Amino acid sequence: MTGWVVVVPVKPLATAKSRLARPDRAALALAMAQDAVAAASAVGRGTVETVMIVTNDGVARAGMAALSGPGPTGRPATDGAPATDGAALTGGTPAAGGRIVVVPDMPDTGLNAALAHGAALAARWWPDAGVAALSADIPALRPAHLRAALLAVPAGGRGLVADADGTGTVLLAAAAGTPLAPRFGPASRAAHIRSGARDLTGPLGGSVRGLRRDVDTVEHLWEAVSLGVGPWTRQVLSAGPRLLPARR
Ligand SMILES: Nc1nc2c(ncn2[C@@H]2O[C@H](COP(=O)(O)OP(=O)(O)OP(=O)(O)O)[C@@H](O)[C@H]2O)c(=O)[nH]1
Ligand SMILES: C=C(OP(=O)(O)O)C(=O)O
Repeated sequence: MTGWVVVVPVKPLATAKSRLARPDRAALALAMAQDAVAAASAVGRGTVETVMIVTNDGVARAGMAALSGPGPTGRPATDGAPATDGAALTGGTPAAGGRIVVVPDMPDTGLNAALAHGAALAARWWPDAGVAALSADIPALRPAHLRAALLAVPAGGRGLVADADGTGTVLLAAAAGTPLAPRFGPASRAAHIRSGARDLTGPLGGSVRGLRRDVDTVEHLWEAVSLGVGPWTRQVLSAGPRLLPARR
């Protein structure tokens, strides 16, 4: 397999998005992850071959399997997206033809360890593919954004896209055979640049705003809504209408 394996880490929902001051933050964390994964899986084979979710959360695992069915409102989960297989794995080898796979966060020691674990599995199972780490909290991601970013990664090297605030990282991608070497956390954009990754943010310009808008706070959430979030996030927001930003 060539193309990319996109690794999406999902923190246990009960403790996720602690800076998001809403009572439905766990539901939103899952819905945003579902929209991000649906968009990534819709990039198309040849570019994104597999989306691998790394999580120990059973509800998140079930939520990812739901992406292979109708969307939250009974419509297809992504506009014009190819069908997903929603294969859930417990270890061993990937299900044949699985486009979305879920693996346990075996190290269970934080984000970078979860990503390194996912990257190691991807390198073992699909040695000819590049590996890209993608944040789950980007509900306005469009397939075209991810496709453009992955196509910009230097051959034989690593590339990153910064978050909208400019200090963090939403995408770190390593060509086949190149270690991912994730350094997510505070000031991760600078840390990834220092470790040799090419900063793709400027060259991609304003064409990937949905990719860059990660959601940590309510303000970020409204920015994502103004860019256009996916159907799973829209549904959670519409279930709590009084929580919507009525006057903005
Ligand atoms: N599997 C796994 N994913 C993680 C872990 N920590 C963070 N993530 C994921 O990493 C991405 C970026 O994480 P953060 O923005 O720090 O998310 P968060 O920890 O839920 O948010 P805060 O509580 O506000 O720090 C999201 O996709 C998270 O779900 C972890 O320990 N394990
Ligand atoms: C972990 C990161 O995200 P956040 O700042 O949203 O926690 C990061 O950007 O490296």
